[in-house]
Amino acid sequence: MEKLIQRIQKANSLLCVGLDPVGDDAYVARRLAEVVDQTSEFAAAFKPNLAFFLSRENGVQLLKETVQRIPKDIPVILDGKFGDIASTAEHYARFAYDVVGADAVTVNPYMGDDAVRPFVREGKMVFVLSKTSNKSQYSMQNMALTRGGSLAHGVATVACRLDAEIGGIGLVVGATYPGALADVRAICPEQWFLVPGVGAQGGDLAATLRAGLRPDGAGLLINTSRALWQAEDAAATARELVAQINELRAVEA
Ligand SMILES: O=c1ccn([C@@H]2O[C@H](COP(=O)(O)O)[C@@H](O)[C@H]2O)c(=O)[nH]1
Repeated sequence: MEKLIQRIQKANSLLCVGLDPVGDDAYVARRLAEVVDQTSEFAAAFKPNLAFFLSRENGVQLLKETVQRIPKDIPVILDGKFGDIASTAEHYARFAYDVVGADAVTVNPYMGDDAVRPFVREGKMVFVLSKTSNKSQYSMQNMALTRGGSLAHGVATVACRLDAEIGGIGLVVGATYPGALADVRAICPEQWFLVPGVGAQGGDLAATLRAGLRPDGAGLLINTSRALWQAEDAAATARELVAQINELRAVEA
């Protein structure tokens, strides 16, 4: 969390650069290096998505090399959406932190808090999926709880309770449902949200910031992946996004 806050202040950015590499091996190696080098100046964090690396023959090695290329003061969130019983989750945590060198992970909390706790370590952060950006999340995450609210709300309640107990817990909340983002912010007023869905998924940046920014103008990491991977000029696209975000932050403050 400290590393994240320092980086956000230094870069004056809430942009999380997503790394979802596609293409043949030679292209991917070259493009990953380009995107990392060109966007580092603007990045509050990087988010490599594990699936895009594991689908390649040399995926783990490529992921490690990519993480090593990222400047050390920029947090790396490994988007693995891990979720298993504690004894297994412990191995995922070792992979993410000790093998890959990530600073944070995403975790699917469906199996309960023992799926989350093994990822909590000094200096590391865990982003728990609460309200995801995809359309069909509705069928699960909008389920009504007997005590009131939806499953997504229940997860948010548990996540911020866990954060109060052990620290280092943030939430994943998509940019595609700003109303739902506002609801989760009402439940978790202080926590950090990792927010995917701006760019290729069409999330509305202004509505997202309005719904999710904390009064201090922070608390959100706005992720975009394909929009940067496919950009002709990744640096210009990242610079422009940061400028837009900061303009809206100034309005909301
Ligand atoms: O709710 C979620 C959780 C994770 N993701 C991931 O974020 C990126 C989004 O990529 P774009 O190209 O910017 O759409 C990708 O890695 C997803 O797996 C998400 O989209 N929604």
